[in-house]
Amino acid sequence: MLRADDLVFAYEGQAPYRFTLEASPGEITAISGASGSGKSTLLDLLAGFIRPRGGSLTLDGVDLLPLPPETRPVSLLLQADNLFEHLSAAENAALGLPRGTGRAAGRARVEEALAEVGLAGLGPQSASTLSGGQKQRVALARTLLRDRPVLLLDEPFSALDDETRKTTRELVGELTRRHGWHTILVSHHADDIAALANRHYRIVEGRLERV
Ligand SMILES: Nc1ncnc2c1ncn2[C@@H]1O[C@H](COP(=O)(O)OP(=O)(O)OP(=O)(O)O)[C@@H](O)[C@H]1O
Repeated sequence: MLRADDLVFAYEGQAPYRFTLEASPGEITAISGASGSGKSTLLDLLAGFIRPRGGSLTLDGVDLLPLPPETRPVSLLLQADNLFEHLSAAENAALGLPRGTGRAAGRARVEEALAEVGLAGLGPQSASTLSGGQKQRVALARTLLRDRPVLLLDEPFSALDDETRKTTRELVGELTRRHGWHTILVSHHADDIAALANRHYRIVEGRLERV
């Protein structure tokens, strides 16, 4: 279980946010809220890009707050621009491999991950030639290889057309269940939340309210 307990954060001169939430493994926890309500701020706190001035954040009882972003058990997927355009799909996915993975083993694991996200055989293709949906799938393959139990998604389907959006979100649901990820989905699309969320919080006046 991922637990944030009264995580307090304030930008200078602004009222503080106080975030309390629980996210279970294999489940999607949706976060909604008006523009400017603090959704990205919450993700930044969970990822470790900003530091709270109080409260706790634990995963299965382990304190995450001392960990810098690069060693937190957390992956982040944004709306777009998740890939290096000058690299191939396989090279982008391979960035998720643990350091020290041998070349042959790495290649096999990348192929496996690309197949799992429905992109078997697309490895050599340049990222710049992939569709928006394919790019998000490559980013998910990299997340698979990184194998971190918390996945933060910031409006990951917003740049996709309706059909691609449906299949991509189904994939996120499947991967979350299969790999036991604690997936936190920031979205202001009610249909994404209705289709995917096991739990839903809305940010109202700096606090998370269970919907
Ligand atoms: N670095 C910063 N310094 C000062 N204020 C900030 C900073 N970043 C964000 N804010 C302010 O904090 C509030 C919350 O911003 P945040 O980006 O978390 O909201 P959001 O819910 O993600 O918005 P949106 O849906 O528009 O992306 C806003 O009022 C924003 O202007």
